[in-house]
Amino acid sequence: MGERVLLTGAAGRVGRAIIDDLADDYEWRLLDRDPLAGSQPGEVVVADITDDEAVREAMEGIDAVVHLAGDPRPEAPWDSVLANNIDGTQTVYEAAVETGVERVVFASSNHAVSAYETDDRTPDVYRPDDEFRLDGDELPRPGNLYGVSKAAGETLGRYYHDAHDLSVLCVRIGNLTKGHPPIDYERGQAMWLSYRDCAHLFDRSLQAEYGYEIVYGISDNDRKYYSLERAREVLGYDPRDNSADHDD
Ligand SMILES: NC(=O)C1=CN([C@@H]2O[C@H](COP(=O)(O)OP(=O)(O)OC[C@H]3O[C@@H](n4cnc5c(N)ncnc54)[C@H](O)[C@@H]3O)[C@@H](O)[C@H]2O)C=CC1
Ligand SMILES: O=C1O[C@H](COP(=O)(O)O)[C@@H](O)[C@H](O)[C@H]1O
Repeated sequence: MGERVLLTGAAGRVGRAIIDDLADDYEWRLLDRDPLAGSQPGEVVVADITDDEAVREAMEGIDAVVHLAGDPRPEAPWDSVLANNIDGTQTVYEAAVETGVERVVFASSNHAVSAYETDDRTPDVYRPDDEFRLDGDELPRPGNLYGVSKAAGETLGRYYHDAHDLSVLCVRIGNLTKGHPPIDYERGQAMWLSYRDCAHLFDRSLQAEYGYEIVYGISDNDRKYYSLERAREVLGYDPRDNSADHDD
């Protein structure tokens, strides 16, 4: 049994991808505002991440946090992303510092930079022979208010790292889809993240040493326009899947 990890948003899709592969590798505490059905590989906490006291309590004795909880909808309205994604994420970082947690892995999103997909770049940018790449050093360029909330979560992480020495990794997750890449959707195929690559990426994010980092979370797709260099270099991420292997 390894480190003690608090996983927020554990009842969701990304949470399941992580837990299903890494159940035995960490001592899990699973937090969600919705009850988790069935037997779970760890203690379950039903709480809202905007509840400071509940979040602080959930972090007692924890070494690392994987923070997934939030509104994942690209079309989510401002009041929801403000409460769940921005306020909730600040609550998580603050509680981490107060309780002595060493690292937070934050689920950011492709939508923090989706406005780089300008009319003159698309659809070519989604195709294998296009050389345009985002590498994580570029400024955020959100395509919607949800993306703004993810850019805010990254910036909050920068602050908590600089001010409190918290290790923070922001993973700009692409498109997590089980079994195969999205069908008839070039953007989704360019940023596909398979379930096993997702689990491996979050495993590496809990093992590697870093201060503050932004990496892209996608499989090794031929179509990619996100660089995987930083994830490989800093985390030792070694993805096994490629959406091109599912082409007809
Ligand atoms: N699934 C994907 O392809 C991508 C996901 N992400 C991010 O990854 C994270 C997880 O996404 P999914 O698993 O797909 O979403 P999901 O909707 O399946 O899971 C999110 C979970 O968070 C919980 N939650 C939401 N607000 C909460 C709050 N205030 N307090 C406590 N729990 C709360 C929900 O009950 C849900 O179980 C999200 O932050 C999302 O923005 C980012 C990019 C792509
Ligand atoms: O951040 C997210 O991104 C993925 C991919 O975005 P899409 O607009 O191409 O579907 C999305 O599926 C996921 O729900 C969201 O949280």
